[in-house]
Amino acid sequence: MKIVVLDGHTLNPGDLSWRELENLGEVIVYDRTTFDRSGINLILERAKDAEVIFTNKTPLSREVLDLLPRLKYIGVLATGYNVVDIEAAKEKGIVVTNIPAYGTDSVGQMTIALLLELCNHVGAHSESVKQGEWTNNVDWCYWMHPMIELSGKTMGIIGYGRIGQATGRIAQAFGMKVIAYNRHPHKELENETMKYVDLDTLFSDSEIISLHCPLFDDTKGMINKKTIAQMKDGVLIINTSRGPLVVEEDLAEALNRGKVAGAALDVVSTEPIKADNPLLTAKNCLITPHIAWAPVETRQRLMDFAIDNLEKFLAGISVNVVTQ
Ligand SMILES: NC(=O)c1ccc[n+]([C@@H]2O[C@H](COP(=O)([O-])OP(=O)(O)OC[C@H]3O[C@@H](n4cnc5c(N)ncnc54)[C@H](O)[C@@H]3O)[C@@H](O)[C@H]2O)c1
Repeated sequence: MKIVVLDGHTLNPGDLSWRELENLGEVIVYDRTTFDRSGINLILERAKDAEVIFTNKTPLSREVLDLLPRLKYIGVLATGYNVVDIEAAKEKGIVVTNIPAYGTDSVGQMTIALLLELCNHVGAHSESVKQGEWTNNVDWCYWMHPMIELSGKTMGIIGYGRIGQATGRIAQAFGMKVIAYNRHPHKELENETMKYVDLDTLFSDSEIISLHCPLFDDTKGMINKKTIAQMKDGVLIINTSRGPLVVEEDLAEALNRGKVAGAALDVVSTEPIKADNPLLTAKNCLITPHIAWAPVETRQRLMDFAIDNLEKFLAGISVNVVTQ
């Protein structure tokens, strides 16, 4: 059986192992060039005769699937599977699987890391010390950039699913009160320091707002001029979910006039970020390159789940199948 990994590079740039995948067949692993070029001819040349394909970002359109008659299984190396034409795969009897949850704790951890950086400025203070300043650097002294104590603060979490809850658990351990908005509240999760509220209350009562809901038509642009006006002065905003949840011009404007005291974003509307994105020059805005999911353990887990999914498929067991 020929198994082709079209673009495993993002998960495994070379530091990890595909473990027992080679026990399942002849394995060919390509790097990111299949995705970077994504020409149909290149995909077909690389996937020729494959019965199994793994893809992370390389698109598998109807046109491509039409030309791969031996293909039986596509393992998407991600949660979202819009890279595959699912209807075309269904018609051809090709089974497609995804990986629903692999980095819940990692993204929760990154959310808190971003929050701590906004509150304690560890990186900037360390840099200042290395440049010969102890506490006299006017740019990075603790009275010009006050540190913020989190204990006792209220964190509003929008989208209280897997990652929202993981973040909420850490926040409560830090002594914060959590208020959450979820489309369908699970009241059994409430306790003394975690309560569901409506969205207006979340906006008006939170000192920190963290976004963890998916990007849908009704969540796109939910952080905008109007909702920012509802928030407390000096609110902190964190987004590790999806960039388009935020109207970036409105957030940049609110940061520059101090209404929002700080923002930390692992995701932006267009990735990689465009040079004219107003958040690049906005005051007190941290931006990381969509890496919340990328700790070593998380990437290895993702690869292991991908292999598990294939093993189950070969054993006739349907797990994480999105073509049913
Ligand atoms: N930065 C990263 O590396 C990274 C990695 C993984 C996931 N993510 C993002 O994190 C998001 C959350 O992932 P998850 O695993 O927690 O998903 P999840 O499905 O477990 O949780 C999402 C929650 O949002 C709720 N929701 C849906 N629509 C809503 C709405 N309109 N308003 C409020 N809540 C709504 C759902 O009911 C659900 O409880 C994903 O959508 C993804 O965009 C980012």
